[in-house]
Amino acid sequence: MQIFKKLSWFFKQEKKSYFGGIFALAVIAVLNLFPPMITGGIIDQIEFNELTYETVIVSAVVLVVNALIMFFMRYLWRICIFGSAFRLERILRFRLFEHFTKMSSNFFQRYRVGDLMAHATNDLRSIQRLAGLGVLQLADALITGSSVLFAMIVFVDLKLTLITLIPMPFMIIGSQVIGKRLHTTFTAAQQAFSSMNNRTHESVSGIKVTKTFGQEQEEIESFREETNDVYKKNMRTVMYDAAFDPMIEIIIIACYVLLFIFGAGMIQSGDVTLGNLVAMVNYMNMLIWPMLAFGFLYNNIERGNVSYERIEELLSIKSDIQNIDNPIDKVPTGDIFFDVHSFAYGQKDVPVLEDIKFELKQRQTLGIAGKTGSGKTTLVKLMLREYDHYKGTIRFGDSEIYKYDVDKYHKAFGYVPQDQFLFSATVADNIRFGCMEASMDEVIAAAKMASVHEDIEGFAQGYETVVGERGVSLSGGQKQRIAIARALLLNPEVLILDDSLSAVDAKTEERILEALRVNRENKTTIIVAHRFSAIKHANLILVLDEGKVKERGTHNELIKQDGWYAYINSQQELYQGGDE
Ligand SMILES: Nc1ncnc2c1ncn2[C@@H]1O[C@H](COP(=O)(O)OP(=O)(O)OP(=O)(O)O)[C@@H](O)[C@H]1O
Repeated sequence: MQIFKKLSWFFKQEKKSYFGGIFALAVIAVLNLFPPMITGGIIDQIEFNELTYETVIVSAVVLVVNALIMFFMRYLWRICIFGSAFRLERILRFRLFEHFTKMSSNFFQRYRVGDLMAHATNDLRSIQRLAGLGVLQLADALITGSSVLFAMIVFVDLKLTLITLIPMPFMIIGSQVIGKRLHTTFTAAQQAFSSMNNRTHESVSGIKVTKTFGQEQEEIESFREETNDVYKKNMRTVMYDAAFDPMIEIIIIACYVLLFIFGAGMIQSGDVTLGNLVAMVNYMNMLIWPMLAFGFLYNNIERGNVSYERIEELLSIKSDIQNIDNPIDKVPTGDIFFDVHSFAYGQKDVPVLEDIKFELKQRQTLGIAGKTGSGKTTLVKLMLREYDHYKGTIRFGDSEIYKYDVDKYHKAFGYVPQDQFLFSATVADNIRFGCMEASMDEVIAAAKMASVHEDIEGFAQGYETVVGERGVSLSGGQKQRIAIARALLLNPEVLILDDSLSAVDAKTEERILEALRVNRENKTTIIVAHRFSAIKHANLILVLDEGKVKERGTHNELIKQDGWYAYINSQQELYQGGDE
């Protein structure tokens, strides 16, 4: 029952709706008592030859009116109680989504997409069932149960009622025992479902890789294992689930046995009439639903509890990147000073960046080169404030970066990551993603700067062509350039291209770089590149190696140093020369 306490904030919010629903249930419970009472009365009148025509008519009218009122009340409680439950699901789903959007990279590394999807579907459904069906079962079990009990005692006989209900305490004990087991098995089943969901997501997203590597059979096998695991854990839940109904049925049968044995004796001794016994049988029938509801309620409470705990755990996680008290509420601008002594992703991990120090004046371009895994993207991520736990100082303009309001800080950047993502939307909307109010002229200007305008004009519906998973397939170079156009449209203080020109040919790259030089004269640019032609004109080039600066200087200075940069550059020039 703890879960009802945890959800009390919602019940308070929806008290009118729940009161309306429970009121309707109470009216139904009371009206339900009349038919057995009336039929019991008619049977006694038949037995004693007292039945009149008028009594039959009046009884029939009362029964019909009774049924009509119950019809409207049943309609009312459904709208009220189930309506509230759906509203709870909507509120929690929205909270979850809002929470996800605030989380930092660490969070998404810890929780996989399939897992998060499982929370947003299965868990929310269990909570919704609790707030709808669960409340109905609780209210019904209590209202109908107690009103039927009241009728048994008042309209029939106290002694017979008490004897008939002797098996009841066993139902409470049984429900508790099964409920506890259900909690454990349902938790395991939900976790297995999360894991399988994740597997499905990864398998479908990576289906092209699977096919090209001929790994379909292996994928099918490992998916079979996941589904078997979910199946086994669900079956364990069903095992306990399924025990509820038979347990309650056995108890109901035990009640009937006691009713008939003792009822027959009491008729013979004249303590109750035959009509009383028939009414009692009817009331017992009416008790079946509240008793079952009680069992279902336990079941729903356990499932809702597990799911609510899982959702609460997610919602309680705080983003690693938090605003300080009274953050600087402006978009930073000016020079960048970067002085990181060390940074490691995890507390126990070895540092991936060490002693990186440089200054980048406003309007300058920084080039970052280095072998793969040398820390280039990590450096960019620190600048973007994806991680705050580095040792050292990073300043932007007149302040350290952690002092800025997170949202305002991010507005200073246009970032094109290595693995750009295009949404299932039109090309135009993909480009204006960071600035939805941008005009079509601005979108086209950005596309021209990114040298992708002509490609887009060649698509069947031009800028209105839908791209992404459900749209046309674009080449790697086209995707990169659309992503660059998206960042350029923002005209950001700092543009970061993280190996974003790798899939475009040398001439297109040159055109894009030239457009950047002309259009971003007053702004700062950071280019991470494996192909040095992209950073040749930078004011400063850092060459990273295993997280440290190995070489630094302008292109010409680095060539003169005759180190790794000069060697790779000569290889690249040789390759490009041979290419032409
Ligand atoms: N989220 C992460 N958690 C833990 N380690 C990470 C994470 N991201 C990167 N690393 C590690 O940090 C090191 C630097 O990675 P980084 O992506 O910065 O290299 P890079 O120079 O950009 O490589 P590439 O040129 O291949 O993109 C690598 O050893 C990598 O395995």
